[in-house]
Amino acid sequence: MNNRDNMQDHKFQRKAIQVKEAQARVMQYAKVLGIEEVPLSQSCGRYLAEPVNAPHPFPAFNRSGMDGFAIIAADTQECNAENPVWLEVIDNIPCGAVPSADLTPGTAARIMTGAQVPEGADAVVMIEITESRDRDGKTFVLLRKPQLAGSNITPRGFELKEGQLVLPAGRLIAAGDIAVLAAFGIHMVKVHRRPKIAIFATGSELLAVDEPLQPGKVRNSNSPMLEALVREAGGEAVMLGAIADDLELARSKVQMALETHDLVITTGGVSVGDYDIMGDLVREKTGEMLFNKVTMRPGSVTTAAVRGGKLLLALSGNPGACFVGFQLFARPVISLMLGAAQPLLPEWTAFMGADYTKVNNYTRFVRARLEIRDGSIYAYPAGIDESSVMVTIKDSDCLIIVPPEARGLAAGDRVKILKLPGEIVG
Ligand SMILES: Nc1nc2c(c(=O)[nH]1)N[C@H]1C(S)=C(S)[C@@H](COP(=O)(O)OP(=O)(O)OC[C@H]3O[C@@H](n4cnc5c(N)ncnc54)[C@H](O)[C@@H]3O)O[C@H]1N2
Ligand code: MOO
Ligand SMILES: [Mg+2]
Repeated sequence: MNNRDNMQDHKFQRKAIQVKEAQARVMQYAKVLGIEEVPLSQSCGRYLAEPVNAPHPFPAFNRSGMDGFAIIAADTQECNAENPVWLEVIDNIPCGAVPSADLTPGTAARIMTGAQVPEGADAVVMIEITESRDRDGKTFVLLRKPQLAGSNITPRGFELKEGQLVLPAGRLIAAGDIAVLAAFGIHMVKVHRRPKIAIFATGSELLAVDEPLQPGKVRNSNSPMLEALVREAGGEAVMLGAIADDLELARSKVQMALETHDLVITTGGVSVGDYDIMGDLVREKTGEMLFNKVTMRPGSVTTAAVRGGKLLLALSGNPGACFVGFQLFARPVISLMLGAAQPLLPEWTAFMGADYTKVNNYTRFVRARLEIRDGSIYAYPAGIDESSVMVTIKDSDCLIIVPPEARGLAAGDRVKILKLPGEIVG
């Protein structure tokens, strides 16, 4: 047996590992990145690096919920339509002002929505159900209905008590979180640095997106897709183009990319073909290969290696396999680097919307579309979910997990799905 045959044998003998095990192996090398402070306006979509505890109660004072009069409810208990209670108006409190006097029985304060309720008051009555009278140089407010204590007042600390945990570390900052941060005066937000992720494709058949189509060639659709996926996951994509199927070239490109980035993602050349150079590259003894076969479809040839403590994720060139490989392995790695509390895609239970007859000895991650009907979630497999198919990626908002033992699935069967980020495509 000559040397080339030896190498070939080695190439074909791959030890397939389970998806969960493969995920655990890559996630072990996903270290959370350092903390940076960003202005509040830039923090949406980032992951909070430190928990936020309420620095003061919210609201910070007893707040009026209506434009009207702050009163003492007990003063109104005897009044009725014929016998109104007369309360002397001793203060006028616009929003943003501080009351100048405490209420005592028989008094009231004119107050606007959002203003601080004076001490002594325990209710606010809407302006519309009051009457005003001036007498002896004093102003009175008349009420003809008993009022309940507590009405139209939001007590101090109603929403949050001082010191209460509001936002845990690892939370993806969204609009509601921004409101909380703003309310507490947190104008610079501590988040984890975004990972810089190098992306390049291998394949002598690849054309750049702006090139005219040529015989036997295809446009490189995986790189732009990966760029979008990296951004969606919160990483900073660094596009390193495409290289021909040349081992030397790939070696130096990977080396360079690993030196200056937090993670390197490649697509193509991981199977057993003559030009599958990424597969050859990770078998070289310059680093540790984490796996080069996973018991899943698509993406069974997804490969991962570590060099100098950094991860190289070599995804399949087949577009469907590249997409699924990213979702299962690259996304959790990026999420962990960002300090996300939940790095894995959420797993839901759904009903099959249609039959799925294909069976496999590997777990299948079937691209599918979700529909919510009568409070139940239905997953409809995409027309063609083969590894090589590109066009159904856009029609998918989840991946149905079809276990290897499933002898086909029927409409109505309960299945586990992985919810993909973003809206339901409908
Ligand atoms: N003899 C065997 N052949 C194959 C096996 C096997 O076990 N034995 N596995 C098959 C499976 S499964 C898959 S998946 C593919 C994996 O292929 P590679 O990851 O090595 O990818 P390539 O060979 O580079 O390309 C495959 C396919 O995808 C197209 N491609 C590649 N890169 C891009 C890109 N950036 N944008 C768009 N399209 C791309 C490429 O033109 C090919 O058509 O191997 C099977 N073969
Ligand atoms: O490895 Mo392929 O993507 O399983 O079909
Ligand atoms: Mg190949």
